[in-house]
Amino acid sequence: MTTTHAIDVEGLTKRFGEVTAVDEITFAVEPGEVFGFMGHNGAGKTTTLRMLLGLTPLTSGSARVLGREVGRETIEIRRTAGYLPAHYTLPPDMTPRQFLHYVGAMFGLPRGVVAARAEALLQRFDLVRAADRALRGFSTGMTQKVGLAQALLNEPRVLLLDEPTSGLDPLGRHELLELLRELARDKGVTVVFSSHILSDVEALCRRVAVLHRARLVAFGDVEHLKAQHGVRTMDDLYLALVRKEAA
Ligand SMILES: Nc1ncnc2c1ncn2[C@@H]1O[C@H](COP(=O)(O)OP(=O)(O)OP(=O)(O)O)[C@@H](O)[C@H]1O
Repeated sequence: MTTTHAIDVEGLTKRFGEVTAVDEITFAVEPGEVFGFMGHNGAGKTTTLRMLLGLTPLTSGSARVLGREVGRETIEIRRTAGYLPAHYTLPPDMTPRQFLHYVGAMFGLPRGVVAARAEALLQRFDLVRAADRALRGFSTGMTQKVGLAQALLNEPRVLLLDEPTSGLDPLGRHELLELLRELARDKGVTVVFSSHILSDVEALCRRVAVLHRARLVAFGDVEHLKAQHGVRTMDDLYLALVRKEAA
């Protein structure tokens, strides 16, 4: 297995008892790309992202994140990765500013560094006015923004985002997509972005992986996949892939 890819997944499988959540999937993500990870509900996207971070042990197969072996080098991977879970419960009594300081301390970052990064992120996500309000009662979109800020606090080289645009209003969504584009282009951050929202994937990603019922049904360049399946839009590509599997 080569280590020049930012993420390298080979034959990755996860079973929960009788349920096969991820079934021998193989794909790679290049450094500095924004990669789309698509699939229906229950396709296995969250489980895959959680395995990459060592949050769920893998059943078989292997994976590397920036050359570090998943399952064996979890601490090193977490240090260089940012993660936004799909479902996020923030500590209700903390404020966004306190929460970011708490996350920074968990990463072992010096206080001054955390303070500077936290302020920049609060500004970036338009959270300055809410920075000292308790997180209890934050709207879905605001919670999502705090989640994104914590995912960026350690200046990750790899960013794994599980449904990051869900819950954001159109402006928030536009700004997030712009931010991800910028992080990849200007800072070389590798972004894996799971979504059901095909237009977001199409706007941002040149390459995708499509999961369907735990299996990888497509992987590669979107334009190439469209040509291969004789379709012109992302919607049609997705439907063609999923219907082919169902047939
Ligand atoms: N801890 C668990 N125990 C048992 N089954 C699980 C567990 N976690 C996930 N699964 C099952 O694994 C399959 C894949 O789930 P996963 O959450 O990875 O899908 P997903 O593509 O992220 O879906 P969604 O878009 O709905 O979040 C589902 O059938 C799910 O019910």
